[in-house]
Amino acid sequence: MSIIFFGRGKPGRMALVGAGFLLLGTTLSGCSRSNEASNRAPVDTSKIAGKINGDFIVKNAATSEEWPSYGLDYSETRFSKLSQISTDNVARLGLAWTYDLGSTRGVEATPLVVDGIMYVTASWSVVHAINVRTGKQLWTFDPQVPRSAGGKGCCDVVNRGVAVYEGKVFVGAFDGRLIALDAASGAKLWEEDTRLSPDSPATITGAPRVYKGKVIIGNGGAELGLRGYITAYDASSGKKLWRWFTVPGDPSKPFENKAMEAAAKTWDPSGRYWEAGGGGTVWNSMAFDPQLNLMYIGVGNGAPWSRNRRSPKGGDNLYLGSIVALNPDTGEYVWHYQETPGDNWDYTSTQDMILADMTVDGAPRKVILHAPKNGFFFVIDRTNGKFISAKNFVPVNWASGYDKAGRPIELPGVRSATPYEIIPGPFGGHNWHSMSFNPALGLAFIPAQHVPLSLADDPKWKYRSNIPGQPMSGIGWNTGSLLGGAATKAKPFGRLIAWDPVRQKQVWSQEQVSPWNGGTLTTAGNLVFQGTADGHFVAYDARNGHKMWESPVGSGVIAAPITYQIDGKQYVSIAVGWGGVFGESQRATDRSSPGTVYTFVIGGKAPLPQFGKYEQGELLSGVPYDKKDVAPGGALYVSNCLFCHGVPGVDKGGNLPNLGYAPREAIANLEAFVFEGAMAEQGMPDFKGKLTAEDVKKLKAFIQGTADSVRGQPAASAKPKK
Ligand SMILES: O=C(O)c1cc(C(=O)O)c2c(n1)C(=O)C(=O)c1cc(C(=O)O)[nH]c1-2
Ligand SMILES: [Ca+2]
Repeated sequence: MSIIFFGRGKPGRMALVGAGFLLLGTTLSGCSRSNEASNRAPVDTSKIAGKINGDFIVKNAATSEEWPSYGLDYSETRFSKLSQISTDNVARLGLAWTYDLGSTRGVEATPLVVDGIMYVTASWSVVHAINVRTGKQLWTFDPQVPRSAGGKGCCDVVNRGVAVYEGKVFVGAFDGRLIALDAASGAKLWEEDTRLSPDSPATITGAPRVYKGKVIIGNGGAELGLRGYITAYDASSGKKLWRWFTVPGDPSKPFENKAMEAAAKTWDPSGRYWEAGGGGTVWNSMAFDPQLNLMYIGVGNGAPWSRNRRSPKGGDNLYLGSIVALNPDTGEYVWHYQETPGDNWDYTSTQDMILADMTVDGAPRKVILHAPKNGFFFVIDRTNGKFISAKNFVPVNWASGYDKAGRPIELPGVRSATPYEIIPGPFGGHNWHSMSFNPALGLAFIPAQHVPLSLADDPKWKYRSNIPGQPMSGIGWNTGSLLGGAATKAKPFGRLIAWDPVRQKQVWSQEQVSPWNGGTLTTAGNLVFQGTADGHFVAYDARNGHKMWESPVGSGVIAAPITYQIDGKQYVSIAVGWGGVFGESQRATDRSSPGTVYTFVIGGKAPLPQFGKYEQGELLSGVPYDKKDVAPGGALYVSNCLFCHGVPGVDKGGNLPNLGYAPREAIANLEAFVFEGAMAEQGMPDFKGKLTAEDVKKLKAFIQGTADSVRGQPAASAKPKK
């Protein structure tokens, strides 16, 4: 895989928004399949999900019969007590049914299953309710997210799933709306805009949680200049109950609360951090301890990424890169622990948190287990936020470890204007792909990875400066960092790691074909389930990592599997659909199918659906260009196209096409895509008023020129030398 290219621009990590595959030559066969009316099945809907409340979620944790909330239980363990499927019989696992989600972008949802109905989301926040006994559709709800919202997300038009509570289903739409649906019919009950203003860069990709009758949701958008916050709404009426900002706003205005006043002391106002939002979005993780009456949130990275730009005199920049405990009744701050002081590398702490009770140094402790992007595994006391231990679970080069007080010992040179290889890179040693924790074995299962990338602080950055060469600045990104200016030495990897949090030690690991593998599920049957980037769904022996079973699926997998029991039978389901920030421009399998839910059962005999095949076009040729336009075209490409489309002719294309393999007519007529474009309905931004016809001419030159230089060399050396 190639993430980096050199020479002509300042390239970088692959991400973002929409564009079209069909017109651009990479055909995705089979994507027009959809759920027909005949697919629907009658169900007694009178009592669906009415019983789901806090007591039920706590009680269900003792049996794991249903899967009523995102991480299975309030502790988000993803440890199922079901053991009918075990290491003894998992080899006989077979397909029960598949269900076509009718989507072509990333599918990140953890499905919920209650009362025999599965609630799962596809890309563009579309909700599907499926009768689990038959695999047939009960209803769907499409929030009709305007496709122009695609350009506001950093990382594909994804959704990680719904919450269910007292007969309602809650979904966060990508455009920032929080929507309540009737669980039986899918009818909309209420809708609230979680954004502070219509021009806000806030999106929603995460799954809401419901604690004590409150639907709680954060937003994505730090890359585009958001000030992070989290909001609670009344589950029955949608009334806003509280909102907690994660970073301080303009210090000339009154602070919202004491926590903001304290945080402001750790920011340097000479950087006018509030103008670029400051960041700290709560775009993924939450957990809840009903006994302590504390909820925990994982807080994201800085906006801009570069601390030198955001807070020039330094400072920890609270509460970036932190776990924060809040009172769920009021949204009041209780404590915080900062994992990455003064974040500089997109090191979010938004990775899933798991609450566990364990004996550490002979004493029982109530802890949070956490493996954030920064590559260290944390054990934190969840009663008071005190640091217990941290140890790196992947190679890291930004800190040598943590001192006794829980502060990282930062290494020199990791905040400089000279490009340096940062490990982990901004994709993280672990991203949002859910970790699970098996308390019976005392092991956490981490979908770990490395995606090589170099960073450099960008002294020329200003808020919303759209400058060629500044990554994605053409559509509003504000990293303050330049990417890819130095050769990277570390190899990319994907690795499933079994980690002992008490000893802070790896117990076993499995190497995978590529980074960007799915979340994990572990069970009392001594199993770990995980989907892989190369399109397999796999079961391992949780004790030693031996592969026990696998099935091919229609594309790479990024979401996490679930398990549940109905009519006395245990099922395992997984929502499959390649994408997310890495999967927009990269791939590890040629299989490419629409989003599909797969459900497995012992002795299942259903045939696998026909898989689609991603057809790579020919390397682009014959688009006329002027050589002198290639270099300026490269800088424009970096600031407008790179994170979605990857490096032309070098990357392979993910759920969005690589332009170096597009048909000649498409690139020759690039204007038709860039301005009020042919792919607008797929979510591609409109560059009218942002790029000129002359700019597009340069982009064509860069795309064709790069394809030509790739053709001149064997594939492996397509990465230019320094
Ligand atoms: O800072 C943010 O607001 C924010 C939001 C999101 C998101 O909402 O998906 C991601 C990230 N950051 C991010 O850094 C990241 O690596 C990432 C990966 C993904 C994904 O869905 O594949 N989302 C996000
Ligand atoms: Ca981010």
